[in-house]
Amino acid sequence: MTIYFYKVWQPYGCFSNFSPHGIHIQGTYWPTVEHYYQAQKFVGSIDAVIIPLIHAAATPEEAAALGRCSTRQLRRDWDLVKTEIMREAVLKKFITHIDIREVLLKTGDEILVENSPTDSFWGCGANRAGLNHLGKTLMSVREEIRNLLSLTVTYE
Ligand SMILES: Nc1c(N[C@@H]2O[C@H](COP(=O)(O)O)[C@@H](O)[C@H]2O)[nH]c(=O)[nH]c1=O
Repeated sequence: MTIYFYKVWQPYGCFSNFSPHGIHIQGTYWPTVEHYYQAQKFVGSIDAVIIPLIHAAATPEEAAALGRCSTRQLRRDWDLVKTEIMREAVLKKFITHIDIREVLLKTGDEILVENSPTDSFWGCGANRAGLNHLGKTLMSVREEIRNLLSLTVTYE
């Protein structure tokens, strides 16, 4: 059965990038995956001054609003790198936090879908036919963690 998730307070809310699970990446702590993802949009761009503001945002909603500001210039390679950046952050999140890693692993081989009515790239969009890249990322991370855990057991 397909598992739909979206808002943090709904079922499987820990799969949302807005969930309060911090990550350390390259020596910096980010309060949520969303903070990290939004900040990466500006690495190397003339608007990189916004990165510390996104980092310090009080909520992921605020971080997203800063990152979505249409008058700022995104890094030129953003469309090429964004899915890999997201994957790195989501993998880090589920490696760091054991409780939600268990929730992810317990979904087995179910299809995971970000049920965003407004986003047909990361989510499935209003018609549920969108690309669902966040769901695909989570399924790929689930597989990678499963493989990592089976290696650990084998060599223990
Ligand atoms: N969960 C969730 C959202 N979805 C998230 O928004 C991000 C995409 O942002 P952008 O690339 O700037 O359009 C990505 O992390 C996606 O999972 N958006 C929201 O406004 N509220 C929410 O609760």
